[in-house]
Amino acid sequence: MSVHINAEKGAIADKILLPGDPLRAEFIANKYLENPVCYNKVRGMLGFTGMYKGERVSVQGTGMGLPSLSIYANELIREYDVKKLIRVGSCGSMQKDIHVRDIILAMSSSTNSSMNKNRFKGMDFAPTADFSLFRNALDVAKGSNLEIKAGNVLSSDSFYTDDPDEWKMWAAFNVLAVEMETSALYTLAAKYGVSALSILTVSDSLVTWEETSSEEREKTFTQMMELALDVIIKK
Ligand SMILES: O=P(O)(O)O[C@H]1O[C@H](CO)[C@@H](O)[C@H]1O
Ligand SMILES: O=c1cc[nH]c(=O)[nH]1
Repeated sequence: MSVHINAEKGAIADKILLPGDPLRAEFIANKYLENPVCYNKVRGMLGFTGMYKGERVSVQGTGMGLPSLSIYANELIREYDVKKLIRVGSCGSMQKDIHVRDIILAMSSSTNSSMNKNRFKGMDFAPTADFSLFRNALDVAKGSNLEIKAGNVLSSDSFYTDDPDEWKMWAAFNVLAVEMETSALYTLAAKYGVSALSILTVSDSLVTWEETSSEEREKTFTQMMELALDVIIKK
């Protein structure tokens, strides 16, 4: 048991999918896992373990933002020996050629968060995807004829910003999209020597203002979910 996850040791697989939304975790478990067992309900942050194509896989909600993701990633890695973590998140596109429902692999993450500024005493660390997971994602996507984008994403501390044009500064440097967790996930994976990748579906566009509903963000990003499941079990 850890402070935020009341699962027994061994109840969580060493491969895990991490949506921010705990109801997306429940949806993934019920739709894709055989015999899913709910191992966590603390704070409503649902976690499940089951079988996917013969492999034991877990899926755990992380909540929103770097601090919340960091709590779950720390406990999953340090207390439950999780080795492969794939975030399955939503994001807002910053580029006109990246559309709602496109899938993005986050190769790296920029951030406006102070977490790594504090950790690295004001110096810059470059949070980066695990190469094997990234390569496996490219292979699986190619095998399924799934078109994906890849590049730098912004992990923001704020969903609502005071300056409505702030994103344009990042967009001008070819940052593809904004979300709120990847920088922390990649940093903790590097620290603990485990593998992490963020796969994101574009839920809305900062360019066109097109957007999806909360229910669509919970239940309809199935291409991303299937890609992540096939990547996490790939040898
Ligand atoms: O859909 P999830 O995985 O929660 O990801 C995105 O959605 C939330 C904001 O609506 C933030 O957590 C952001 O990173
Ligand atoms: O953090 C996020 C997630 C989805 N869409 C956004 O605009 N921001």
